[in-house]
Amino acid sequence: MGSLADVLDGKIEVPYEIIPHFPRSTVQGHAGKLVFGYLSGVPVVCMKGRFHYYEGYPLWKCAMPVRVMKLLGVTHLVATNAAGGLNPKFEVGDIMLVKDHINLMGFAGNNPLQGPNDERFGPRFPPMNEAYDKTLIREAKRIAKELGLENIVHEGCYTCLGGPNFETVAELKMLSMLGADSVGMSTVHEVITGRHCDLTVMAFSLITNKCITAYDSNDNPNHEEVMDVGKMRQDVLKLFVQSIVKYIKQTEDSINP
Ligand SMILES: O=P(O)(O)O[C@@H]1C[C@H](O)[C@@H](CO)O1
Ligand SMILES: Nc1nc2[nH]cnc2c(=O)[nH]1
Repeated sequence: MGSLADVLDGKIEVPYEIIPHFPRSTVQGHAGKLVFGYLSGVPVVCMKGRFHYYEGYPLWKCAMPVRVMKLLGVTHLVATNAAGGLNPKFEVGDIMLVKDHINLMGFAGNNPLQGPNDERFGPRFPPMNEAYDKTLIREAKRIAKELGLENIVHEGCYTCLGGPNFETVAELKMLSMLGADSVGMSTVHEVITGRHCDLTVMAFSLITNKCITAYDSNDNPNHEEVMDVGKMRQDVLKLFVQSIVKYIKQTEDSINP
């Protein structure tokens, strides 16, 4: 067992504390390390623990590791998250490939690209209508089928709220009307930052709980359940990401032999 970062070959772990100006992880279950190594022979860097707005960091700082990755030579970003399943067809433990997002915090003018634009990373006004790479979504669906995961892998729209509280029933009803299929507290600002600096991006949600949209429910979402489902699905997620990374490497090699 162990997370994806734990099974890299030739692993080098760098605690966030020793990286100058890097934020610190404050969330239970987020170790706070950048882990370098090889996944099926492909050089990768994994974040063991990410930064959230609710920890008190501004969005640009939450997403700063993406720029660090860009400067390290990373070309593809695979962002994963734990999320509540708003689409009633989703079950706990399912995977949702993100085909689009709703940047709710952006509606209120809060964006990781706010402030002076650093043209060395990307343009002032980046498009976001093709944020999630269509080829990677298509291939991820093919891979899911090959791995026998087609019944648990879906496609949908993710939305990020600031957190840390889970949503009210009325909020969830509203998000559902807006077209969101999963709800979380991360990823959107990382994806915006990644697309701004021209990374190829894919993302998926692990559905860790069903969103509660009925007032007569006695269930409560909680972080322990989120972490438990994450652990339960660890091996499947590892296999899935490993296969996607292998596919990316094969296509890159065929373009630049
Ligand atoms: O870091 P992610 O977005 O995967 O984690 C979600 C959002 C909160 O950090 C946590 C709530 O349990 O899960
Ligand atoms: N906002 C939000 N984040 C989550 N992370 C895991 N589950 C949930 C959820 O239901 N809502």
